[in-house]
Formats: sequence, structure tokens, C-alpha cells
Amino acid sequence: MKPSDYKKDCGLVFDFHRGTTHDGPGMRTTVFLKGCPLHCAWCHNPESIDPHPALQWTERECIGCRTCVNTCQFGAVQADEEGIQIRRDWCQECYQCAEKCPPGALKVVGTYWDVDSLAAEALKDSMFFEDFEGGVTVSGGEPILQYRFVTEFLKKIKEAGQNTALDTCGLGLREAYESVYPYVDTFLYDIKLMDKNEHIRYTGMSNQLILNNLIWLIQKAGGDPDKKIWIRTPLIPGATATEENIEKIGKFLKGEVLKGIERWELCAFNNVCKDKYRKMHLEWDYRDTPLMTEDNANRFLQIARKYVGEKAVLSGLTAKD
Ligand SMILES: C[S@@+](CC[C@H](N)C(=O)[O-])C[C@H]1O[C@@H](n2cnc3c(N)ncnc32)[C@H](O)[C@@H]1O
Ligand code: SF4
Ligand code: SF4
Ligand code: SF4
Repeated sequence: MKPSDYKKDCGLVFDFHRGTTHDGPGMRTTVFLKGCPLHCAWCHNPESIDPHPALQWTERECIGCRTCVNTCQFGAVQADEEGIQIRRDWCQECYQCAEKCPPGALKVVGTYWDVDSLAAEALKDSMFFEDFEGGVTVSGGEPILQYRFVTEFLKKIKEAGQNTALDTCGLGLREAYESVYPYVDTFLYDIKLMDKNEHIRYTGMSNQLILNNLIWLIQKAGGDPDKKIWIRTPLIPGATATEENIEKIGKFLKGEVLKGIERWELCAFNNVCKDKYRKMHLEWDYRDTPLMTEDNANRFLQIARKYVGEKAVLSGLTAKD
């Protein structure tokens, strides 16, 4: 089956994580959808941003056989002193080159799934969900971009009696959030930066719609004990992890907004994606940025707690001081 087949009514998925404890309540299976309207400078899923399947070459797996070069009828695969290069403007997306690569060094990131097959795949872990109070999370990329598919997928998961979570940056059409709303138990909702210009600088877009959507969501979910909203802020050194930004988000959340929120998670910067950027031949500004120290992360936690009390928590890896 070629990844470009079966597009109709399908969702474009680029990854699965099973047994994760970072994507909502309990132990979960997370499905990652491709495509994102933001372009966060620190994103640990850079392969998620392009809303199409894409070829990815891994140097350390390549045996230099040139099968891919000889397979491509369009001359879109070329070998030079830096390895295998794909001319994306010439590529016709037939994926023959990836299919024929003997060690699988050339892969297609992004596969189309129909709702039933994806739900069956995600529900394979359902026996663990009960024991570990988990469920299925949809993340990405930005899952709300594929909201029609996500609505049908989450509906299936709910019909199977399982808990659901949506991991979202908040930038999407109101009708998209309306559509998924009935089938989401926990919204993992990012507020990355409070200052509009800083938001544009680091993500490429304003945060106005994100904040408006959050207020709408809190009002809609208000008083419903079955809907949970977790705010998430990645702690990115020099960008979001500044006293000023955490203070501003804290001020925005306290009071009325806070009543609708179960927790505010501060997610420590991670650099595990270094290799992904290298594979994609992309420079990454955070390549040499180390993990945050525990003390530093705690400093931001204390600021957050001034505004939201014990609802503020830390997550992610930190380095020992
Ligand atoms: C990859 S995003 C996908 C969901 C959605 N697009 C969003 O941004 O909320 C999942 C989470 O990872 C966080 N994140 C992205 N890159 C990160 C990094 N390098 N370190 C820590 N958290 C990061 C995001 O802020 C978000 O909370
Ligand atoms: S996907 Fe097809 S057209 Fe594109 S580079 Fe590979 S073989 Fe060539
Ligand atoms: S077919 Fe695979 S192993 Fe052979 S040169 Fe191409 S990428 Fe490398
Ligand atoms: S919104 Fe999420 S997926 Fe999109 S670039 Fe930012 S962190 Fe990455």
C-alpha cells in the first residue's frame, strides 16, 4: 500500500506513541496527525508541520546502494557528497524509492488512515487504559487542522467507552472546536506566549484567536465535570521561559478563567528532536540548548503558583543541578 493512496475521508498520521504518561491523564496511546498552522522555533515534531507525506532520509541507515536514485523516473533522487537529496519540486509522490530502499533508510513520513483502522489500532491498548486510568490522545502537528477526521475518530474511541484527549495549540476555526467538543474529555490547550508580537516572532502567528478560542471553550465547558481543560506552556529558554511571560500567563489565567481549568502544566524544554532536524537538513536554533535545571524549572513553577496555586505543575525532563 502506498502512503499516497486512500486519501478520501482519511487522516494523515505520522506517528504513534504507546504507554505515554505525558499526553493527558494516566497512561495513554497518542496518535500524531500531520500538518500545523504554526511554526514554533522550538518544535520537537518538525516533521509534523508540512501537511503532506514527505520523504525522509536517515544517513546512518543508508548503505549507499543508489537503488533510490536508479528507481526514480523523474530524477528527483540525487546522490551527492552529502548523501541522498530529494528534489521536492520534481517529486511525483509515487514513493517507489522508499519502497525499494533495502534497509529502509528512505522512509515516508505520513500515512493515510481511515477512521475504523486507526481506531482499531489505537484501541489495541485499551486493556491497559482501565488499569492506568488512561485513554487515547490526538496530537500532532495540529490535530484540529484535520477536524472532520478527528471528530469521527474520537467518536469511535468514545463509542468504545474510552477516555479521549485533544492536544491543541488553539489555532483553529471555531466550527472545528465545536465539531470535536462532544467527543473530547480532556483538552490539552497550549498558551505559549502572552505577548502578541513575541508569539508572532516565535510561532509565525498571532495568539489572538488562540486566546479567544480558550475563553469560548472555558465558557462552553463551564460546570461540566466531564470536561477537563489543562493549559500547557512549554518552558523554552529565552523565549517562553521568562519571568515576564509566566507572570503574564498567570495573570490571564487567575480569577474567572481559572475556575474552568484543572491544571496548568509547565513543560520543560526537551531537545530529543535534535536528530530529526539533522535528518531533515534543517538548522535548529536550539540544537545546543541543554535541558533546564530542576532549580530553574522550579523558579517558573513558583511564579505560576502565585496565580493558580497547586493547579500549576511541572512536567518533562530536567537536568540535575
Ligand atoms: C508538538 S505539540 C502538538 C500539539 C499542538 N500543536 C500544540 O502545540 O499544542 C505537543 C506539545 O509539545 C510542546 N513542545 C513542542 N516542542 C517542545 C520542546 N522542544 N520542548 C518542550 N515542549 C515542546 C508543545 O508546546 C505542546 O504542548
Ligand atoms: S517518491 Fe517517486 S517521484 Fe518522488 S523521489 Fe521517490 S521515486 Fe521519485
Ligand atoms: S536505496 Fe536506501 S540505502 Fe540505497 S542509497 Fe538510497 S537511501 Fe541509501
Ligand atoms: S503548534 Fe505544536 S506542532 Fe505546531 S509547530 Fe508549535 S509545537 Fe509544533
